[in-house]
Amino acid sequence: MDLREVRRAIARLMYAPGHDDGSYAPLFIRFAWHCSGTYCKESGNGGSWGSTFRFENEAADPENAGLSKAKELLESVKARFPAISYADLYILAGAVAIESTGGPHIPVKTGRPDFDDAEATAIFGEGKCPFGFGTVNPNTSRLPAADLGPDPDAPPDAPAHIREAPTINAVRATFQRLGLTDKETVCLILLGHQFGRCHPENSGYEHAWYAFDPTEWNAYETGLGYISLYEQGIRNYREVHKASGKRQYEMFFAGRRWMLLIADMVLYWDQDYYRHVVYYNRNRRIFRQDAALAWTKLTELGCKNLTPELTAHS
Ligand code: HEM
Repeated sequence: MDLREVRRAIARLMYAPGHDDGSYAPLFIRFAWHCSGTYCKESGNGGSWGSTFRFENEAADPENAGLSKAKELLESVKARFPAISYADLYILAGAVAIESTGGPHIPVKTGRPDFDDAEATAIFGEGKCPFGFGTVNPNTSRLPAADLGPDPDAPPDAPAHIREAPTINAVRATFQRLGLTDKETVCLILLGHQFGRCHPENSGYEHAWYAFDPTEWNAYETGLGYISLYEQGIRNYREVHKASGKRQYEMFFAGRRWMLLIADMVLYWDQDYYRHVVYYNRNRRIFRQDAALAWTKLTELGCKNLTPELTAHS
């Protein structure tokens, strides 16, 4: 399939002056990640194969709050290009979003099917989707929780990697279930959380990670970027408790509040993750390549016999 026209139609959706910081790119990136992040390498099910987000239970997973908007927006593209499956369209939208923000062009293989009710039920039972099979997130989501709270048995003055072991272990267990390495985990979280923001109405968290201007959502070049925040600025962040009861890290800089989730702090607290952060901060070009490879791997988990994209750049 020649995806150039489909890519252009998605790119036209991206500019959205009325939405957040003016772009739907973060929404589409998070949507594609959440469609893929349900894969389980042991059972071999979940992920983008089958586009199970279309089923009510998966869309209603609390970790997916706010993402139905992405699905609705993409309906207009599906109507124009009915030959592309929803499953492929959702993943393509993520790749187009990354490129539209100055990121790499990521070719997207196609051939993911859309499960009908019977196919989804045969695999997942009445729920029709991989929601309800999580073992790490307390709400049984297969997607990662941003904070599992400090270890109640750890002394309050214990170093962070001991005190925050529940979230560190849960993040690692989630990405290991996907079959991804620590290095790929770092690539993906750094890639994803340079874009967009948290919404109190979705997650209870607030503010943006890095930039409020979509033209700056590009940590691949030199200069102060989201990766640099980890290495150089992270000591300025302080733990705060929001009105929602959620705990996050924040710093006040240039008249704005910048945030990090506990799951972001994990990349700083855990030394096995942190050494990759330091490496990528010093090797931005390699980050650009590795992040694209990790994204491709994530979005193809559980997929079989995909067809390479024919076109080069859109
Ligand atoms: C430990 C792993 C992760 C956790 C716990 C996590 C958690 C979260 C949370 C709580 C939000 C806020 C949602 C809202 O309030 O609207 C968010 C937003 C976001 N996440 Fe993640 N995330 C993780 C990994 C990733 C990855 C791997 C990517 C993509 C490669 C990604 C991409 C995004 C994007 C782009 C947003 C902003 C969405 C927007 O502005 O609408 N995240 N994430």
